[in-house]
Amino acid sequence: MSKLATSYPSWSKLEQLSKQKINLREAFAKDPQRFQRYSRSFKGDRVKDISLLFDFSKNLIDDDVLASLISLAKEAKVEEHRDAMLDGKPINGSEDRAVLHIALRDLEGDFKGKDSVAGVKEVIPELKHMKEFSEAVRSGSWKGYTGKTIKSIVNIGIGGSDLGPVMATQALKPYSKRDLDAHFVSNIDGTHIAETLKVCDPETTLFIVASKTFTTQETITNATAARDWFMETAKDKAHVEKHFVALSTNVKAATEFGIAEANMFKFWDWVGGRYSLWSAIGLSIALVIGYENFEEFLKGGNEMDRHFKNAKLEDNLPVLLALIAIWYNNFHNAQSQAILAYDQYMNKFADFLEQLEMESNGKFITSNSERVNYETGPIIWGQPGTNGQHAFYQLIHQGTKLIPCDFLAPVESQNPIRGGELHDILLSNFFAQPEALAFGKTEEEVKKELGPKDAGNTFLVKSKVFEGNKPTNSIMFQKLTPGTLGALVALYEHKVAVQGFVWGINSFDQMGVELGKVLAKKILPVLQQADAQKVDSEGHDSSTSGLIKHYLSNRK
Ligand SMILES: O=P(O)(O)OC[C@H]1O[C@](O)(CO)[C@@H](O)[C@@H]1O
Repeated sequence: MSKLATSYPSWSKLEQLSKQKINLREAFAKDPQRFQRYSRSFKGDRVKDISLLFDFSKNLIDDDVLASLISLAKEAKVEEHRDAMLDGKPINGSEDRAVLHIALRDLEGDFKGKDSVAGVKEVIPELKHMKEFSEAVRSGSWKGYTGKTIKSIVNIGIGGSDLGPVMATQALKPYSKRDLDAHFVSNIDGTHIAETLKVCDPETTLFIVASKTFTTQETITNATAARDWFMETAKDKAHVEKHFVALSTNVKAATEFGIAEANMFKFWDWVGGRYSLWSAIGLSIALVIGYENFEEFLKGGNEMDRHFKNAKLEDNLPVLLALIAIWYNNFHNAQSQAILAYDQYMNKFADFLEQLEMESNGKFITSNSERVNYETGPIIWGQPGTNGQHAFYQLIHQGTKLIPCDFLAPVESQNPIRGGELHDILLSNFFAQPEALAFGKTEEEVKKELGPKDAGNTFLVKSKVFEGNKPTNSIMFQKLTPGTLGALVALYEHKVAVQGFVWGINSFDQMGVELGKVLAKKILPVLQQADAQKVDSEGHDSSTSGLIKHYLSNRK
């Protein structure tokens, strides 16, 4: 049973330690080995192109802090929770489910404990189905109803059934089939599907209806709109099977929608939505980058799984990433964390991590049904570098909030424009920003830089001071290959799990999304009946009633 994290002895120790200010300038000056001491490298042993360097030396930590964070993980039984997860124990207690996204990428059978869980044995046959289908579409042997090759795919899904595929297809664009256009429709705002259909041809478009539950209102409504649009041209219902496939755990609902069983790609209830890009939900990824590359992505995730399982806590990347974030979240009042990827292909990485981290760890109830008396998941946000530098870095450097940042960058660019000059410029920024954040600029340095003419201008001098001591992690990877992306995604997935274990919460349900959905379902009939009189009898507060009435009386 999980305990309140505040009950662990190391929690109190960390509270004490947080009162001693660690100064990064002094810490680096005192210890020439600080980088060596606080960085780790990680190499794939099967996927050879994976090579990560994780530098956490620019954090407000010392050996005492690190040792106490590791003790906290031990007291919270992180290793036991991890093993229970990898063994397929039903650690998602509120839904009584196992949490086994690792099974989707365990192609060589490294994790035996999970094998008795229902569905696990179907993973490989389902991958075979994805392989055959994606190869048929990519090779052109899969034809639309008029005998034409598929030129566009449209993934219709939302949340985890959208964000993972969007992020991964963007990230792995260099591996993509450029003559196959990939579109993603998620929002129930009709604009999203309308603008997508404008650039599609019903004869050459394949719709992928991606929904774990197959009950999600946005997805089913958008899929129905897509089918109506298709039928306007195709006329005959029999043609649907050449143009619509389903990715779901709910075979019954997908059948009711009109999708033939042969066109269904299944997964299981132990795959959480935000962890589902490794499952059939990844079909759009396989279609875009090819099945072999998709498999490399899975293997990359598995490399990180084995590291997570086997590396000791002090060297365990997901554990370190999680504990460092806990240090700021719980002992330095940091409310948010920025994800800053210096790789344009990772421009959706922060969006993806938003759901991964916030839907997983935005909880106030422990697995023991107690209300937490500490902060849980931070707000995750970010933009790719260098764009963010010209937008919000001002606040990170000189604002009043502490925002720990993860900087990520590849050693090798996929596009070495001007002989690599642009990449060098990009990376010079990737190195410079954490340096500036850590070491800042003192008043004396500012005065010296300004020279005697302006050094007396107090406002100017003070405006130019950077207090520094802002913590960052830097993660360098060799190149954004499918394997590397797999390892990075799994790194963050396990980071989230470790944090949940320490905070004693269930990172694998998402009850907090339900209430809004239920209320919207109650309001919708009122909008459809356009009965402004009825609004008052619905029991809404005056604000909600007022807004609904305003809509009803002003819409055209
Ligand atoms: O795949 P589904 O069942 O359509 O769900 C989509 C998303 O909706 C949620 O259940 C809640 O928003 C997410 O967890 C999930 O990724």
